[in-house]
Amino acid sequence: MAVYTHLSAEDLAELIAQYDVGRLVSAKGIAEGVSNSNWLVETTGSASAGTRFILTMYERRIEIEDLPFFLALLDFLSAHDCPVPRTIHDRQGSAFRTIDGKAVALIEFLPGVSVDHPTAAQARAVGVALARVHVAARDFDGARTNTLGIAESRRVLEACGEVALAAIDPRLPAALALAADVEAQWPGDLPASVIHSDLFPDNVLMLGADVSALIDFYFACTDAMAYDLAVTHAAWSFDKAGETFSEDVGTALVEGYESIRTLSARERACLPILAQGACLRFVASRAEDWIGTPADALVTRKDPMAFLRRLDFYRAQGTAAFA
Ligand SMILES: Nc1ncnc2c1ncn2[C@@H]1O[C@H](COP(=O)(O)OP(=O)(O)O)[C@@H](O)[C@H]1O
Ligand SMILES: N[C@@H](CCOP(=O)(O)O)C(=O)O
Repeated sequence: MAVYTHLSAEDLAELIAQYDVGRLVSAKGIAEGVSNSNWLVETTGSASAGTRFILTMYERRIEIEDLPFFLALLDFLSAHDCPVPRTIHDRQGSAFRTIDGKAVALIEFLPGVSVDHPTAAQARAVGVALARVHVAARDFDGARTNTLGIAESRRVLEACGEVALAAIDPRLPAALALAADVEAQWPGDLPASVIHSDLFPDNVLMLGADVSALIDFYFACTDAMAYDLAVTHAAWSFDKAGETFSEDVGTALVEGYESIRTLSARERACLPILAQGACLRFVASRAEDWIGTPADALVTRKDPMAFLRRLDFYRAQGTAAFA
């Protein structure tokens, strides 16, 4: 589920009246997602904005000070031919408003569905879309530090502690030493741009083998482009549990990416360590969430072991994982 806050019909109508999008017709809570509350909103429409929108209320993990960066990025990428929804600005020109102290934004609705079992053709299209974002975002004048980099992942795992990690799974404390090892090898000088950094299948909407939208840019930050490719490789090329690797999917993703932006020899050589760092980022945030979320909470906890298994794979395979 992902509607954490109740908004009455009156609240919604009053909010929608602040935008030039016609009158509210309906608003339905969206079940998918874990971080924010989302509604699919329909209005009577206006010539410039259409009739369907996503209303997002920012609930967790997002600092309000970062919202102008995230929302301006959506507008920039959308204006630069990337499949990214633009934000709808209110009558005063603001990209977001607040209701009872919580920030909300109205975002263009784009069609498409998230796939659970990606094909190679779909992965290729995602690689193309990711590279387009990287190339376009080089001209975006905003910047944001990656607050979930390798050093922070190590700190998060240390803060969880060996005992709590072992209570999730006896193999999980091994991530502590792995994080220190990966941090020691981390390349600090790779070509950077603004990156998505969480491009999982549930953050891509597809129509067949075409990407119709990249969504959920709320971890976007300035970092190495090859790291973003490694995150996407780890997210797309395995089954959810991280037990089975789909070589054809991984290869197609990298090929799609390189059809737009060629990786340098150094970026290619760094992919195995970048992928291990990517895995540790999700091991760490999932372990932290697991410990902080009661077992009977409405939100489904994500298994950190699914990314420790992927990490083992990348360590064992080295560059062969990206052949
Ligand atoms: N611009 C959009 N167009 C169409 N559907 C969207 C759009 N943005 C979000 N959604 C829908 O809302 C769901 C949750 O959005 P998401 O941003 O991933 O939430 P969360 O940040 O909570 O994970 C998505 O899975 C998708 O179904
Ligand atoms: N993709 C991350 C979790 C981030 O959640 P999102 O719903 O905001 O994309 C993971 O799988 O751990």
